[in-house]
Amino acid sequence: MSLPLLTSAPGKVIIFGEHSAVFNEPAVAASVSALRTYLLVSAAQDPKVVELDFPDIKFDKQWSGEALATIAAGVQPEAVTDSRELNADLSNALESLLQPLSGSLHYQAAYCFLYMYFSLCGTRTGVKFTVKSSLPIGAGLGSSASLAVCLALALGKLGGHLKHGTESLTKEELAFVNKWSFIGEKCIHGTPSGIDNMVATYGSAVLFQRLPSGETKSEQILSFPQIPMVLTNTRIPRSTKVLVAGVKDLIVRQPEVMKPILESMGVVASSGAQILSQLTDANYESLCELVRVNHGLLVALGVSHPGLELIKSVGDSMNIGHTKLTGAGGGGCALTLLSRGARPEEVEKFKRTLESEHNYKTYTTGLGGPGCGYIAPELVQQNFSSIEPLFRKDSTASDLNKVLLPSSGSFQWIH
Ligand SMILES: Nc1ncnc2c1ncn2[C@@H]1O[C@H](COP(=O)(O)OP(=O)(O)O)[C@@H](O)[C@H]1O
Ligand SMILES: C[C@@](O)(CCOP(=O)(O)O)CC(=O)O
Ligand SMILES: [Mg+2]
Repeated sequence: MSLPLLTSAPGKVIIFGEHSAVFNEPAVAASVSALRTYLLVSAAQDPKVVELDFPDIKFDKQWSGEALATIAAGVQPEAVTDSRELNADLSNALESLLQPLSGSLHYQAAYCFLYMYFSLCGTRTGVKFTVKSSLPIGAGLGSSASLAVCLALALGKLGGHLKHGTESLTKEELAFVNKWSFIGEKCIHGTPSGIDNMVATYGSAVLFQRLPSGETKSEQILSFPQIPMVLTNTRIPRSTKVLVAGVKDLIVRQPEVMKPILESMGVVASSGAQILSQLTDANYESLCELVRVNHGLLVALGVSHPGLELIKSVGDSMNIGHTKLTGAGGGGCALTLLSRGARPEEVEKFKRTLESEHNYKTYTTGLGGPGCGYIAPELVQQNFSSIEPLFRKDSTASDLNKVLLPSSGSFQWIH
């Protein structure tokens, strides 16, 4: 596969069922149209290294071909065959490269990359991976899954597992990306449900459920409505891995109490999906009610945060809509489903209050956009001098969107 390669995948908003999704309950999520991750794979200056340049998390790292070959020599070939579980041999072997990064965001990103790189591309060198995202990182909008999907698509092509031409991605190719990005998510946070990588792969909106067998069941919500909502990022940092582990511990301590809560969250999600597929003025209130209930159940799981409760409190006291945290919680983002009667000036006041008094950031983005995709390699090659600067640390989300956003940017994306 010749270089350069450019891939992209969207973030997501979980409308109902975060956390309970990990415990085999149904959940509903939609992709976010204007918040995406982009991966540029180009030739490294030094042909003997593999280089990562992840300016969003201030991470720039090179590994020599010898270091990679040493790892590969210690791993049985079956360690890198595809499976739904992480292979302990490969994970242990990678520890010598990862150990210096432990305790940082860099560790998770590097683990996700290295695991997939060894599995899909072996020890090929002379390649540089640069990632930029218009998504906030670690804020509940699925940046980890969109990174894993961008990598799975690019590495699948680089390693010869996916076609090299310019045709649309086939059903099998999308299934490959979904499967490997799930593995990438495992490296980042241990026990993902798979909903984030599924939405980042396929786009649109889904009702998703992981079954006890490990298989997944999903249904696209084809007529997903543009529900009026404000997404607010508290900018309070948190880690999905830590929050998911905390919920698991709580369930172990209080199984009898937590089981009905998780089941109730599942019922909220399936009822919510049903309403969303046939949303009318008459059932809008029920949707709002489910948003409120889902947030309350997430509070019971211990994953809210005073900073998230503040959004709910401002929204409730202005009577603007119904707020729930979205994603893993503990900080990060909340969604506010606007009441039918909310006037635009009141919505503006709500956003202004959160932004100017609390330094939060609000987003207006459509839901349900396209999933992963790539730009034809010749086009990337021809326009490399205008594309490459977008991947530098000083380029902004709006610079990225202007040129690269599917449908409104300068390039035709292949999905
Ligand atoms: N653009 C990016 N560049 C580098 N690493 C990223 C990027 N986006 C996500 N990551 C990785 O994903 C991790 C955040 O994932 P997570 O805690 O699941 O939060 P979320 O998925 O809600 O954004 C980061 O610590 C980092 O390792
Ligand atoms: C908490 C969870 O439901 C969603 C995590 O999403 P995020 O990483 O916070 O964007 C975990 C999962 O479903 O894998
Ligand atoms: Mg994540």
